[in-house]
Amino acid sequence: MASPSFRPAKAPDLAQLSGAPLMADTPGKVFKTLERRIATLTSQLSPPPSCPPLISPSIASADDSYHRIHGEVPMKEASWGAVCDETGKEFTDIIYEKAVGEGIAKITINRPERRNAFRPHTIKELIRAFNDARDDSAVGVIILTGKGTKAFCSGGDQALRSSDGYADFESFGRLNVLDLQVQIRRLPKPVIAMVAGYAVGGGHVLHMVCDLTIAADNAVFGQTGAKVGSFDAGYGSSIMSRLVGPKKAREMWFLSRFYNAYEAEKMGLVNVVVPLEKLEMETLNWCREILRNSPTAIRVLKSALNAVDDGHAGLQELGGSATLIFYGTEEANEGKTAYMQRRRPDFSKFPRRP
Ligand SMILES: CC(C)(COP(=O)(O)OP(=O)(O)OC[C@H]1O[C@@H](n2cnc3c(N)ncnc32)[C@H](O)[C@@H]1OP(=O)(O)O)[C@@H](O)C(=O)NCCC(=O)NCCSC(=O)c1cc(O)c2ccccc2c1O
Repeated sequence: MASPSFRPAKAPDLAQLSGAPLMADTPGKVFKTLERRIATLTSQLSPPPSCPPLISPSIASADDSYHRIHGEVPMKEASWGAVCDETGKEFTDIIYEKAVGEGIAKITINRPERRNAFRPHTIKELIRAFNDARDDSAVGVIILTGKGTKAFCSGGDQALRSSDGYADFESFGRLNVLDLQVQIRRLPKPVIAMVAGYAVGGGHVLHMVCDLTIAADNAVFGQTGAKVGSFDAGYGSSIMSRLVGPKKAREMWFLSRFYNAYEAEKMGLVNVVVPLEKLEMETLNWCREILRNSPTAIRVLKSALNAVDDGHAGLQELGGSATLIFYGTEEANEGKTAYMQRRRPDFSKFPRRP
């Protein structure tokens, strides 16, 4: 038997490439035909995989008046100060910090030995920290992350799953992560998921309900429900379908596959992918850019972007922002003052705008 030998694949000849016999044509015509067909073929090839983006896209330094005025945000580490709970006790399942001198709060799920799986107590602490960040008028943006580089969050702690939810220190189960999801959705400040490692199961839903997601290049995303006998038929399904489209959402839930950071970016699940070592710096950069902008514009935009999907609750959130702004006007004040002075209000001087 002849020994197998390596034979390079035969390159297609020009006639095959152009799809027509070339001999009869003039060289100029052949060249033009080839040029056109190569251009068509090239345009059909998928683009090369995108490199991990540098911190801040290059357009951020464009030489125009917009960029001269607004400039770039300073690239520096944050100095974090730990925050205790409202009774002065240390949190056990989370770390809650605020950046000194900046309007950034960072909430970290701190159960790395369980890939940051949450138990009811973890969720109770998260809810308290998010409430504090909401109420603190110095805070303009909140980062949600997981301790370490292996996981953002691996969902509910399966060791604590019982027939009526997750139970830790109580004799009954809870699904209180659903309350946290609603809280993040309605919180009138941007919440950014900073994801390294696994964001799976209920952890994946948590990053999806955040306003933005910055992913490290080691991030892994997916739903596990169909494999572990669980499902999130609320935001976990509806928000996902909005983010990635109904077909991909079905794929994610029915097959329960995992996706790497670049696949997730392509699907619209994350805003940007950065090298792991630049994850916090990039996230801080996004926070600082947001903090330079109008807090009221951002508040109204967040509720407006959610309103159409959130039905009455969404309209209520958006309407609440409108009332909040209206209370600051002379027109609204005239109504209140007239009531307090027991007189009929005079709204005649206020314009009825077109
Ligand atoms: C996340 C993993 C893919 C990581 O795999 P890896 O090999 O890196 O690590 P290990 O598997 O060895 O994990 C290390 C250590 O952590 C423990 N652990 C990890 N995740 C969990 C978890 N979710 N619960 C409990 N323990 C966890 C693991 O047992 C190891 O411990 P050792 O003692 O053995 O060292 C992989 O860990 C993995 O697949 N994890 C499970 C992911 C998962 O299925 N999550 C639950 C989905 S269901 C859910 O989250 C959920 C929660 C809710 O509250 C809901 C509410 C309402 C509706 C739906 C809900 C819902 O679906």
